[in-house]
Amino acid sequence: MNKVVLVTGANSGIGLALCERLLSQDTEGLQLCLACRNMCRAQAARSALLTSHPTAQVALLQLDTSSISSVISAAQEVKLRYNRLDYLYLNAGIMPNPKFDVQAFLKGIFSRNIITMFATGKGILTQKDSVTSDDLQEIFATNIFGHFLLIRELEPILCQAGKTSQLIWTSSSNAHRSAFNLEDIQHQRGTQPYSSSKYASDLLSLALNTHFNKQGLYSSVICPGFVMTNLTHGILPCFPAFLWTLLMPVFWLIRIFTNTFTLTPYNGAEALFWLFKQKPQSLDPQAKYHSLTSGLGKNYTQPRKMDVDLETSEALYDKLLKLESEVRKYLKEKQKSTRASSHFRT
Ligand SMILES: NC(=O)C1=CN([C@@H]2O[C@H](COP(=O)(O)OP(=O)(O)OC[C@H]3O[C@@H](n4cnc5c(N)ncnc54)[C@H](OP(=O)(O)O)[C@@H]3O)[C@@H](O)[C@H]2O)C=CC1
Ligand SMILES: CC(C)CCC[C@@H](C)[C@H]1CC[C@H]2C3=C(CC[C@]12C)[C@@]1(C)CCC(=O)[C@@H](C)[C@@H]1CC3
Repeated sequence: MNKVVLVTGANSGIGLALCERLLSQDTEGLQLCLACRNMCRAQAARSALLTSHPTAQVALLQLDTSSISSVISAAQEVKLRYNRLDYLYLNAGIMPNPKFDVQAFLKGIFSRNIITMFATGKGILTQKDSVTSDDLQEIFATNIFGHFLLIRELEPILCQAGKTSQLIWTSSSNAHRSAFNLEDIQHQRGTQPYSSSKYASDLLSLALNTHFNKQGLYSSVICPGFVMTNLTHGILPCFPAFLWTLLMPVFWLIRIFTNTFTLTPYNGAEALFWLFKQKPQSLDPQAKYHSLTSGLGKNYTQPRKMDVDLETSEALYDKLLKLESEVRKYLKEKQKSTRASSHFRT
């Protein structure tokens, strides 16, 4: 039986690089499913993968993680198509309207925190969030809640007797406890919704291990390092892509001091790929697995303890369950009112 691997946000950047790496090591034994919101870009990604691996099994799935109805119908589709799911990569993510604090950056360059600043982006980035049509904060809905709902919907094929499955989150070293507030899990009030959402994924992964390990489901988080992708290009919108390319020699130099400058999607996908090859029982639920690249360009994966605790992870898990049940109620009412309005129209 071929293993089924589903990757969210697989049409570009780190997600697409992971798919390429998975197929390079095993073209025949995998059923790869690219879950993307934009089907045109998804088709282009599939064609690129099939060009280098013509015999691979690569399917597409329409999924917008920021939309509740999209997540629910995508999960139904997955359950119809496959009777197993071995790896679920929760990779889709956004950092919209980023604001780069030039003053803090310049101050950071001449401080003792320079390496931390380059490795985590701490203190130099804020974002302006918006609200989805389901009335959720967009970054929270896309990066966390849509994925949580997807896992809940896919439970029957993720937790099967006699086998293990893995959840693998693309988190970030930009995840900070200080950006997260249990009383405001959607980060409606702060200016660091991205950091908050990534810290929430670290907590949620821990809670998922507590609740699902007995049923053979294991969860891990990774940080890809600093990678040149659409997401990072958006940080300095006044900078065209070619200027980022021109800066590459500077970034290679910085890499000598911090191995977190992985820079290419291939390098950034290192920890995602490494986890694919591990026995899930051997992994540390409190560790974040970092993709790292040495000054000489050698890739490796290193676990580092996360700043998370069981009590907060449980509290977040309970809040997500509560939000899930509210959201399901809201969805039912929305469906009822749509049915009623179409009834009056006929
Ligand atoms: N680049 C970096 O330095 C770092 C990235 N990360 C994380 O890595 C992950 C991948 O990002 P990266 O490859 O860098 O950036 P990209 O923008 O290249 O990839 C993000 C992917 O997520 C998809 N996506 C965004 N919103 C949704 C949505 N609502 N529903 C479904 N798919 C969606 C995008 O699709 P579309 O093409 O339609 O926009 C795209 O395929 C993210 O979670 C990011 O936070 C973490 C640390 C560092
Ligand atoms: C133009 C200048 C010469 C260089 C500017 C550098 C900054 C734009 C980057 C330095 C460290 C980078 C970084 C991120 C974004 C871009 C920088 C701030 C992230 C915050 C991107 C998203 C993540 O999840 C983090 C892991 C990245 C950490 C480093």
